[in-house]
Amino acid sequence: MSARNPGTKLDLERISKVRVNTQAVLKRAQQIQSMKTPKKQWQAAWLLKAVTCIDLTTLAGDDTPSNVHRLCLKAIQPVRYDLLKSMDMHDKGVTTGAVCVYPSRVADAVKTLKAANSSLPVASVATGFPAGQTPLETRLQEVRMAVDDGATEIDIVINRMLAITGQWEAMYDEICQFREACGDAHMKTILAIGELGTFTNVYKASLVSMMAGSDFIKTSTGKEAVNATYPVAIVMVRAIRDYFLSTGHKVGFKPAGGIRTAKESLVWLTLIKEELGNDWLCPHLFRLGASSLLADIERQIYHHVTGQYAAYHELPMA
Ligand SMILES: O=C[C@H](O)COP(=O)(O)O
Repeated sequence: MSARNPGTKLDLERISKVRVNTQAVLKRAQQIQSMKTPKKQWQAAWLLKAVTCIDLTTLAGDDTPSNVHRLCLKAIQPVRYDLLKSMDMHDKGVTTGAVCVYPSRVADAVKTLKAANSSLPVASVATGFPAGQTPLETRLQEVRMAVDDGATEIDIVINRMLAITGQWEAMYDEICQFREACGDAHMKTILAIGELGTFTNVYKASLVSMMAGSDFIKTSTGKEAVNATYPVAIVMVRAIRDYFLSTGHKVGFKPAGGIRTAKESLVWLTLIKEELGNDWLCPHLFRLGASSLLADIERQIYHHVTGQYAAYHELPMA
């Protein structure tokens, strides 16, 4: 992870002046989607880059120690060894960016990774994920427990009620408290953009989250009706860029929810490169939150190496 974002004082005047031009955002998102993505070996290299940025996620009611165990092993060796060897990448330490689980499963993930001698970070969702509708003390306690169990990244959800009703000061105060509860763990703040109503609200929520010390801002929980979309990403990364220009602090970006295909991962990398530049194209500042993207990426890499498409059983996924 990159240097912590210390945050700033809440600048309500700046927040009140925010206006987002919807048509311009939609046009830019369309442009990004129609850009040519790399082909052949360059595409394979981009796909491996995408792999290193994945927060390999399982957030299901039926998660158990054994499926978390498998997820961790997949995160450590995300692409089949023989495929990496064909690309001369077998000794380059290709892993996903992190694994992401519910707080109750953090200890299971830490145990597996420790046994495998891996330093891969464990991220935990917290603060009443996905709705955030539990008392503040409960949400804070959840953060502390995940950290105590060994999570080094905490994905908090914002209180959407506060954002929708424009209570930015109260939202800032809550996020500052979450940041304190995280201690040394990096904090990713989930905006749940599908529930914020307008692009202007998304930009305001992004700015307030960064002012409160978020190390990353993240689009969605994956549980809302609308999750990671390119237009909303344009709004969020512009907020990241503006925050960087005014403070010098680089905040990371994590689109999450519904990202399933290798092709989409290439568009996401293009968006980051075009809007934030190469500095952000690394796991310290960019993550893809996804539960089933890796399978398709590995399939495309298999095709690149062998010229054939693999059956799904040939590429075991956690
Ligand atoms: O934070 C990650 C998301 O919950 C994953 O969503 P997904 O299952 O749609 O990939």
